[in-house]
Amino acid sequence: MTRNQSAPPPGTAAPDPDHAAAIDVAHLVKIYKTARAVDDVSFQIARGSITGLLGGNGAGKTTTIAMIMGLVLPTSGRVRVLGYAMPEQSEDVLGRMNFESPYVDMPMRLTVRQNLTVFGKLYAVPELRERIAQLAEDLDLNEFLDRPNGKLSAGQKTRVALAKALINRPDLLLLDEPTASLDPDTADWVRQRLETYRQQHGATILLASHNMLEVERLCDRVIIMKRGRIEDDDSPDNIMQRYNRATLEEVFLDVARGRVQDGALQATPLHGDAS
Ligand SMILES: Nc1ncnc2c1ncn2[C@@H]1O[C@H](COP(=O)(O)OP(=O)(O)OP(=O)(O)O)[C@@H](O)[C@H]1O
Repeated sequence: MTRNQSAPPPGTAAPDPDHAAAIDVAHLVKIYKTARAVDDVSFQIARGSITGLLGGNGAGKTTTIAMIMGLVLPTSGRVRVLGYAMPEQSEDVLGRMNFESPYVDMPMRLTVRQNLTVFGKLYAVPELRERIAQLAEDLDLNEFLDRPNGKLSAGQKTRVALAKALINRPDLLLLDEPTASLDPDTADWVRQRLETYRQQHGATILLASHNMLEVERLCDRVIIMKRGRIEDDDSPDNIMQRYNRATLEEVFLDVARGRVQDGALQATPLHGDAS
């Protein structure tokens, strides 16, 4: 541990940043008043992997991601990111993470360049001007770099949000529906950029998504949540095989409609059945 790092909380092992899992979540619970948004969730995410967090509306995906980021305090359980306890040691690790969601707007009156400059300074990015120029080139932002964020199309805003998420070259990228409301071409373009970033930087990506084709294409592993709990956790291929389905979309419908009974995974018709 270097001099500037914060001490681990009592009862927590010293961080092992070189060997720890990118994310290590154990018995995580979040109760809002009486609702159990996340209910005893445990998983580890290996470095360099892309994992999809799936589940219907209200399954607990965003709450789980918010706890991993240290933005929401767990009711119980623990979170470690790159070996550091969250949120106690967040100052040691926040600079190595970043987040993107189309539902979180950046300041509308600032231009794209100004926004990226503000976020770059927050992350103390070295040679920030050059970093912004590089991202503008990579993500095709030059045409609107000096336009206010509020005057961009949804697809352009998404590209800017991706630039913001990559500004600090994060080792861990948390994405909440990164391609929601994008046209298929722009969504595909965003996915390609994410894959390239993972390959070039060895980064770890955890993404919540409702787009099953996206998850099949991008993810090495899928964690399916339902009512705050983990319903399944495996590679997309293994999950499809186990549910006897040809696509993750069909698996998703099986899970959502409760077709999995006592481990007996029988393929049932998806259309026109009342099960
Ligand atoms: N701030 C909050 N206060 C009270 N309840 C909340 C809060 N945030 C989320 N919830 C509840 O917690 C549960 C899980 O919500 P969460 O947003 O984590 O689900 P999700 O899987 O991300 O859903 P979606 O796919 O709709 O975004 C839901 O029942 C939701 O109503």
